[in-house]
Amino acid sequence: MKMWSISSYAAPLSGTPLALTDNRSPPYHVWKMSGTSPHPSTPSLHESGAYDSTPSVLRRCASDIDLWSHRCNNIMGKQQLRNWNFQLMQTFVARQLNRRARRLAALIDPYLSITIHEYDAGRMTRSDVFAETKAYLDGAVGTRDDVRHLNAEDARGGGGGGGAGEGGGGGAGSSSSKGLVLSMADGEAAQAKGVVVALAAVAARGCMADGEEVEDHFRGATLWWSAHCEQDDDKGRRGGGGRASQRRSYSLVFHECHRDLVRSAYLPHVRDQGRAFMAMSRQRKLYTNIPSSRWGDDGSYMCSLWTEVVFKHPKTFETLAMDPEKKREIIDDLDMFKNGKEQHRRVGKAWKRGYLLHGPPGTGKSTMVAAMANYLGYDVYDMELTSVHTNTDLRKLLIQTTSKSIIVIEDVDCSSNLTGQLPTEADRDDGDSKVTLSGLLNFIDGLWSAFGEERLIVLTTNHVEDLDPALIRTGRMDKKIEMSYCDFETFKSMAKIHLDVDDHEMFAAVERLLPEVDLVPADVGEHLTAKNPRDDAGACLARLVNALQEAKAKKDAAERQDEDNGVVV
Ligand SMILES: Nc1ncnc2c1ncn2[C@@H]1O[C@H](COP(=O)(O)OP(=O)(O)OP(=O)(O)O)[C@@H](O)[C@H]1O
Repeated sequence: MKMWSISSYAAPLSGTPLALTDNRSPPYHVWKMSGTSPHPSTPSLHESGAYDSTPSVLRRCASDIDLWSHRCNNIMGKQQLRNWNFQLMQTFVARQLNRRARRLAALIDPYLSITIHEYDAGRMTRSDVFAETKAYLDGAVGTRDDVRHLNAEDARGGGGGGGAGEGGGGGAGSSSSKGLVLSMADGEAAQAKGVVVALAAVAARGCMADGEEVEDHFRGATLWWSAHCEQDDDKGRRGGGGRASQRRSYSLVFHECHRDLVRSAYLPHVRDQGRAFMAMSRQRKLYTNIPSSRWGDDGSYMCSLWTEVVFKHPKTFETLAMDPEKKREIIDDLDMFKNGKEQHRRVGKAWKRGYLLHGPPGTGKSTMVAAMANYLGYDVYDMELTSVHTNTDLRKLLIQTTSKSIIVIEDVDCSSNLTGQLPTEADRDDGDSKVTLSGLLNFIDGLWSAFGEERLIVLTTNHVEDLDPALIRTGRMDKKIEMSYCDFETFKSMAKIHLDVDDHEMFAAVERLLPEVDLVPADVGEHLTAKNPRDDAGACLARLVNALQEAKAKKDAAERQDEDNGVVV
């Protein structure tokens, strides 16, 4: 069997380049030869005996080639051939012999193998190809019934950032069986993992374990994957600081006749699918600008200006009550943005968009941000502007945000000195935030704001009239959404969400009273929430109508009072 390892190879679609490199000796130049395996001791299928049909005949064949080449040399040497024609002939004979030997080898052992190592030779970082392959095998192959030995790991929030299952680190890992991720286990360990298999029933998804082999089928070709793991003696290599370190790899075995298919279609397919699985299983993060540090998965120590937790807000556009037409418009806008990479590139615009959400407290501005993040599948960076001291700090924070994210600055009107004036000497000394309007404007659409892509910047405010027009002009804030008091359309969607009713005899009273008072969706939602098990839709609606009548009575009394005081409204 011929074996290659993957380190870099130009995948047609995107991603890290990868190459197929021959781990062994010269006769088997198929794609590109470049040195030896970074981990020569990594077990291969061949070594484990799984496909051990090659050896003695091939070895004999190889030594025959050497012998014949040697003889040619000797014959030519003895006759003292100095003419270059003879050298050409020598090369020709050797090539012919090699070719025949290759054909013979292919007849005897027509299988090729590719090994994908977790860490590329000499690199400290985890290979993207390995992560994508793992995600592919975990997601597409590992869930199948023919995988009998699985590894159980804490789900750890699905591996935000970089990797399915285990990237990202830091997450709020749970040891409950429901939070388990099962993966294809490694060699010896697989024997002891019977108990793990039983957990398959509670796991959301499964992955291959070390030594486990699975068959995959692609465009009529059958391919075999196996997982391997061995302890790494060189613990310090990746700055592990004494942490146990393992060297993992996947082997892919296939018939030689599928070589082109594997190279040009199957491997890109594995990477694409892997990336898709990673995106699906990735748990999103909510960041706040408090500095933090942690150990990364690759053993390195990382400092960040942000602290993260798993983002688990349940609000979606389905449960966000607002005028359906307005909601549709916002969703369409988000769709246009998400699919607008090409459009932004064409017009030479950074792939980002500004949203301004304004309206009284309790009208759902924060809730809208959560719904947007859930809809787009983005991380959320919740920026507390008052704890940012300078414009430079603001820029540093921006640089540490990732793509596919929403950067939110809530209550931007109270966040900082955004009047546009330069800070005074007194300002410089009082230790408060010195972020200026110009600093914030640069943050939103300066040169550095084009860093990263696919990013929304959302500002929320209760007092849009207090904001500097420069901050909210089109181009900075591309879409301005007014979140207002509850109108009848919004009420109807809240009644559907809370009570599951489309119509009710009390709707007429609500329709009559709602325009008369200023009730925010937060209050309406509170009245429509059952307070005890006996509360049905009628009881909740009656409570709301009472609240509306009380609010109307108060408003009327206040107006009468104003009239008595001679206040002109
Ligand atoms: N349109 C809405 N649909 C569903 N729930 C809503 C809506 N608006 C508000 N709520 C509910 O009201 C509560 C307060 O909403 P939220 O915090 O989003 O308001 P806000 O406008 O951001 O307020 P503030 O300006 O005080 O931050 C939340 O629990 C939310 O679920």
